[in-house]
Amino acid sequence: METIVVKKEAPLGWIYLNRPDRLNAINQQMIKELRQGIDEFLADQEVKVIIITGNGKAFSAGADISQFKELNGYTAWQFAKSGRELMDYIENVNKPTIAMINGYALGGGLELAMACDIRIAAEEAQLGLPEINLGIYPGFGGTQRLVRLVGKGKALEMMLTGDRIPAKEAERIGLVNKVVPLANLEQETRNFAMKLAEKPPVSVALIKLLVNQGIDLPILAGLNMESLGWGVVFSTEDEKEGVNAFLEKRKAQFKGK
Ligand SMILES: CC(C)(COP(=O)(O)OP(=O)(O)OC[C@H]1O[C@@H](n2cnc3c(N)ncnc32)[C@H](O)[C@@H]1OP(=O)(O)O)[C@@H](O)C(=O)NCCC(=O)NCCSC(=O)CCO
Repeated sequence: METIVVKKEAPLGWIYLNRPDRLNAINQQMIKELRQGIDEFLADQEVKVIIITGNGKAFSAGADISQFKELNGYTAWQFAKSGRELMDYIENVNKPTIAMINGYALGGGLELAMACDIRIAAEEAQLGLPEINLGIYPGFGGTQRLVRLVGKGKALEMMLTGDRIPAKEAERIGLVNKVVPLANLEQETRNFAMKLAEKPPVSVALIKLLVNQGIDLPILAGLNMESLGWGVVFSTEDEKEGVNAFLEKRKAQFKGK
C-alpha cells in the first residue's frame, strides 16, 4: 500500500490515510487502496470495528487538487464516480465504521468521514466542503450526505460559502458525534470502538441496513423491513444469549452466530 497504512489490533482494524505532506489528499490510488484495506478487514472475522484516521495534521484535505488539471469532462465524471462509489461502499459495509478526525476534514475528506457510521473529532479539527471555491461542488456524495446529517439550511450554508467550521460547531449541528482534546482522541475513539465491538454482529449489520436503506424508502416499507428483520435476529444464538444473560443478571457474551 502506498497511500494508506493498515493495522490490525483485534477486535479493531485501523486504516491511516498516509500522505501527510499532501494533508492526506485523496487520489485515485488512495481510492483503490482504501477499498482493499476495508475488504481486508471485512474478510477478517476477528475485526469487529473499522477506524479510519489520518497521519499528520489532517484527517484529509479532500480530493487531490493537483490531479484536477489533467481531468476532462469524461475523466472528471469517472473520478467523481469512483470516489462516490467508495463512499457508498463504506457506508454500507456490515461492520461499524468510525472516522477519527484528527485535523482538517475538508471536501472529499469530510465526505469520507460522512460515509462512516460515527465521527469522533479532535477539538482542533476543522470541517467543511470548500469545493465551491475551486469552481466546482462536492463530488464524493457530500451534496446528499451533508443534508441528511445536518438538514437543508445548514448544509446549503456550508456548501455555498465553502467556510470551514470548528469541531465544536460540527458537534452542535450533528455533523460529529463527539469532540475531545487531540491528546485524548485515540483513547476515546478506542473506548467507543470497543463498546461497539462487544455488540452482536447480526444486530449491528441489520441496524445499519435498516437505517441506511430505510431512510430513502416510504416509511411503511422501512417499518416492514424492521419487522421482518426480527425473524432474522430471533434465529441467532446471540439473541438467546442476550435474553438469557438479562434474565440471569449477567453480562452477555455475544459470538456473532
Ligand atoms: C487544508 C488547508 C486549509 C491547510 O492549509 P495549510 O495548513 O496552510 O497547509 P498547505 O500548505 O496549504 O498544505 C500543505 C500541502 O498540502 C497540499 N494540499 C493541501 N490540500 C490539498 C489537496 N486537497 N490536494 C492536493 N494537495 C493539497 C498543499 O498544496 C501543500 O503542498 P505544498 O507542496 O507544500 O505546497 C489548505 O491546504 C487547503 O485549503 N486545502 C484544500 C482544501 C480543499 O479545497 N479541498 C477540496 C478538494 S476538492 C474535493 O475534495 C472534491 C471532492 O468533493
